[in-house]
Amino acid sequence: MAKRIDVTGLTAFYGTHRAIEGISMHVQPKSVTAFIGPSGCGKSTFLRTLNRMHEVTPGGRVEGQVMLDNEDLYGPGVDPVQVRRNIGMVFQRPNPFPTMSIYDNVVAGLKLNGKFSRAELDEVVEKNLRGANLWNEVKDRLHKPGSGLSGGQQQRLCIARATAVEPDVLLMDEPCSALDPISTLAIEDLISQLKSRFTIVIVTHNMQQAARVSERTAFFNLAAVGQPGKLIEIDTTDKIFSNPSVQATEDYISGRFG
Ligand SMILES: Nc1ncnc2c1ncn2[C@@H]1O[C@H](COP(=O)(O)OP(=O)(O)OP(=O)(O)O)[C@@H](O)[C@H]1O
Repeated sequence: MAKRIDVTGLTAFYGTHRAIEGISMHVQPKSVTAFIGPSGCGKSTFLRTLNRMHEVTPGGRVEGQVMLDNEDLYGPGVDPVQVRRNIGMVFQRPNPFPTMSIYDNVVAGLKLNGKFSRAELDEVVEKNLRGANLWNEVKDRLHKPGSGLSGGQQQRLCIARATAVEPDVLLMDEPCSALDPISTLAIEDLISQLKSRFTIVIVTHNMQQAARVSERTAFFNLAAVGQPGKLIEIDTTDKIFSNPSVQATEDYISGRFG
C-alpha cells in the first residue's frame, strides 16, 4: 500500500562528516518526487536515510525523524531489515542476482518473507514482470539467468523484483544513468505507470527526466565543498522548472552551475 513520508529535521553523518543537514519534507503517496541538485549535495545520502540503508555504511548515522504514515522508522524497536523490505530500492547499475534465473530474481525477496505455493509464485512473477513491461520479452525464458538480459531489461527485472514484495515506497537512485536513451524512456514510462500503486522517489541528474516523470521536485544544494547539503526548496515540478522561489534553484535549472 502506497504510504506518505514525513521527514523532520534530518541530519546525516559519515563519521564526523555532516553530509546533509536539517532536511524536512513531505513525500506524497502514489506520486513521483524527484531529487535534483549538484554532485555531492547529498541526494543519495538522503534517499538512503528514507529506508535506513544509510546506517549500513560504516560511520553512517542519522539525527531527526522519518515517519512512514504513522510509523517512526527510527523509533525504538523498529527492525531496519523490515524497513528495507517495506521501502524498496532500485540502484544506478542494474544488479540482478547473477546466478539466479529471471523467475527466481523476481521472487527472491518474497521467498524471504514466507512460504508460497508454486501457483502463487507463478502469479507474482507474471504480475510483476507484466507490471515492469518485461513479460512479453522474457516469458519464454523465465528459467534462464537474469544476467543474460540487456542492461535496460535487467533494470526492469530489478524493478519487478522490488515491486514483487508490494513495498510501501520505491526509492530509485539514478535508475537510468547506466542505460541508453530507448531503455531510459522505457523505464520512465514504467515509473509513470507504477505511481498508481506506489510512492516513488527518484534521484536524477537529468532535469528533463525530472520534468517528465515527477509531480514534485526537491532541489538540494551545498554552500561549498565539505559543507553539508541542504534542501533548498520542494514544490510542484511545474513550479520548480518554470518559476522557482529561490534564485539558486533558478541558476541550477538554467544550467548556470552544477
Ligand atoms: N560512503 C561514504 N563515506 C563518506 N562520505 C561519503 C560517503 N558517501 C557519500 N559521502 C559524502 O557525503 C556527501 C554527499 O554525497 P552523496 O553521494 O549523497 O551526494 P549526491 O548529491 O548523491 O552526489 P552525486 O550526484 O554525485 O551522486 C559528499 O560530501 C560525499 O563525499
